[in-house]
Amino acid sequence: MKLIISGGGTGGHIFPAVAIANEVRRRFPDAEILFVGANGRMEMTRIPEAGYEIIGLDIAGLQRSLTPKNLLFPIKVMRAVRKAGKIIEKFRPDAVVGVGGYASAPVLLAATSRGIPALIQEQNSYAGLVNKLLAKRVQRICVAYEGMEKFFPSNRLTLTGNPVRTEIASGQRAEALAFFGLDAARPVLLVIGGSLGARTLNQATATALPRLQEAGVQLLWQTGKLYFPEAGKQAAPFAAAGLQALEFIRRMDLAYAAADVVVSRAGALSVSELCLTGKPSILVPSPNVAEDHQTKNALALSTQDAALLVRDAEAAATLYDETLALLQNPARQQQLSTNILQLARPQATATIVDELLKLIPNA
Ligand SMILES: CC(=O)N[C@H]1[C@@H](OP(=O)(O)OP(=O)(O)OC[C@H]2O[C@@H](n3ccc(=O)[nH]c3=O)[C@H](O)[C@@H]2O)O[C@H](CO)[C@@H](O)[C@@H]1O
Repeated sequence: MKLIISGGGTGGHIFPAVAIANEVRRRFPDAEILFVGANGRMEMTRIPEAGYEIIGLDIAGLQRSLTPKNLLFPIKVMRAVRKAGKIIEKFRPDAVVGVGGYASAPVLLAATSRGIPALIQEQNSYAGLVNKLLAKRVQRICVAYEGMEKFFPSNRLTLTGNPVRTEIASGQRAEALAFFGLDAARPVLLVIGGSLGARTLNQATATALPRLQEAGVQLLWQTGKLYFPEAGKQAAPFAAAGLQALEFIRRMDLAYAAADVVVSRAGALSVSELCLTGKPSILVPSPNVAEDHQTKNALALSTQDAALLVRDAEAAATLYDETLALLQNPARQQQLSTNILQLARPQATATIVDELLKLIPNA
């Protein structure tokens, strides 16, 4: 069994791809799995860390402003499709999976034009550009939200939920506290700004450090690469009190296991992981994403009383009042935890791989 998985750009595309690969490998230990990503993007380091080989294409998105770089765009796409074609002819996959992001377009184009079956996994409640453009060429589109018929041909859709890495929900609290050097007697707050970090969350968190220290709260503050130099300095005086800034968390399983309460952006995978781990959560959707889809992700939970929602514009004023109130209210934490667990889709990865195998007659 030979599989190519393509796409990336952010963690929200990369980690579902890893979850699918892990499930294929669990079922077919001899499966050969090759990733194709975009040079310079996060997948080029995260995929090898997850134990898989990746080849990079020179491809980037169109710039939104008028720039000479855009003139080269069609040439770059054509080159990338040609390189993807060569990769496919050499590797000869039985099927191709696209998880969205720049690199998935040339790979899906090259694969489908050679008659190789293809599946798209769409993480969000709106369709990404690449997925929308290529939907008619692929056999199956696995989605995480209802109502995706408005973007995709309904006869090819399967509602599966998002694939989450299996280890995410299996972290043990004692190991987690030891791993991060935290004290079991005091509450732990986890702040995650999505795979790239979030300016609003970082600013609000930096301002709240003295309040958190005073309340005896310990903090795992994932800042993102861009913001870490500043955030690291801001957090340093609070290290002895158990408040720590982290650029990127490799052991998200342990970060979730350590946390009593989570403050997070509402990226699709973060939301799916919070559902699976049952964490009492406060979601602060990014306002800078297409179609405001993070707000839709967050509303799907907050309207069920499965998470609290704080708007980005209000975060500076209210986020840490809400967070400290929740940290001090175990009954409310329990209620949110019970409700969010109801929304988990633990079978998502298995269902996606079932769908994929239907495309490969002799698998
Ligand atoms: C700004 C932006 O474009 N965000 C999009 C991006 O989000 P983003 O890349 O932030 O993705 P998500 O919130 O969906 O998922 C983040 C993933 O990264 C992992 N993680 C995160 C931080 C860390 O330190 N370590 C770590 O491993 C999480 O466990 C999770 O698996 O893709 C999502 C899925 O298409 C979209 O819904 C988001 O709107």
